Amino acid sequence: MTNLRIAVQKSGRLNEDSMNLLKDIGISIDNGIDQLKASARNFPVEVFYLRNGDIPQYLRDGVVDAAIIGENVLIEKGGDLEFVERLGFSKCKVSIAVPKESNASCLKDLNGMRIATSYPETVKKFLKEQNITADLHIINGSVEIAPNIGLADGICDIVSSGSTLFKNGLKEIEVLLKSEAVLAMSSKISDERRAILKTIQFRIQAVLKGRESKYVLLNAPNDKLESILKLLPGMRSPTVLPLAEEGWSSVHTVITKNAFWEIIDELKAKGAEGILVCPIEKMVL
Ligand SMILES: Nc1ncnc2c1ncn2[C@@H]1O[C@H](COP(=O)(O)OP(=O)(O)OP(=O)(O)O)[C@@H](O)[C@H]1O
Ligand SMILES: O=P(O)(O)OC[C@H]1O[C@H](OP(=O)(O)OP(=O)(O)O)[C@H](O)[C@@H]1O
Ligand SMILES: [Mg+2]
Repeated sequence: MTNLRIAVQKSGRLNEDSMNLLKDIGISIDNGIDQLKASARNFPVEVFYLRNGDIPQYLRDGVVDAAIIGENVLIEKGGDLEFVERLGFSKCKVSIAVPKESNASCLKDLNGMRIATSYPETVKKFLKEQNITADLHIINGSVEIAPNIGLADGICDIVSSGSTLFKNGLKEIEVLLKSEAVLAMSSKISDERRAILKTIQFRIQAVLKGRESKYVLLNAPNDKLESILKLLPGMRSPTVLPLAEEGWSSVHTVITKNAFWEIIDELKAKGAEGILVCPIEKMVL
């Protein structure tokens, strides 16, 4: 039987969320992380545990058919590769930063500077587009320390909370790109494996929709029902059921996580009571 060969990061920031996503879409992996390759018990999939940075080449060579990878790495090392789905985790930016006390505060100030980075292709492309000439120092880790040890005048690296920049006395002056984990696909994938990937993609979409939504139940006095319903979107429209107590209804609906907090005060003010907000595991529209 044909299996889809999917790469995930062996260890690091993407590993846990990637494995959880596979679990949430109903794929049970037989073996642990100690092995570099594992099969699923209940789905035609083989998981390859690889370095994030090596995955673009494996995709290009068609050694793996698909991968969960940081979009930033795909841009840096796989400009020619496609991704089929954003996955909503490992969100970060790739930014240029300089020491806090540096006079540089905008792009043109980077002219002639030494910039340390692990993302040379991304930086080169960006600087070329901006017509800026700088001297790149390629290093593989601890990039933020480079200005402090006199290796560079600025850096280009991943920024998430900004605490690494802060701890190293750096300020962000330009965001080159925003990134998150993505599901990428090899252009050499066979039709048969593409069909398996489509099933995975469908399941992922259902899980991601569920993660960003909440199931809301509330009780409403019938005379306030109309104004309460106006506040509530639903997959089609909210469900309204009579309560055992005369004059009251139970309203059920699905809304996005953030939208709930925006309308909660208004719901209460309009007379909604007993409001329950529940997680949704999967959602198929
Ligand atoms: N601080 C962060 N916050 C959010 N996402 C991040 C952060 N740092 C890295 N990432 C994302 O996670 C990916 C993996 O980062 P990680 O540091 O685990 O691996 P790596 O050292 O870049 O890769 P490799 O697997 O090749 O060793 C990055 O490419 C980026 O997309
Ligand atoms: O803005 P922050 O929330 O501080 O995150 C940014 C830091 O996170 C990553 O490093 P990581 O911890 O993955 O270490 P690494 O350099 O060993 O990959 C990245 O390379 C930055 O240094
Ligand atoms: Mg890292």
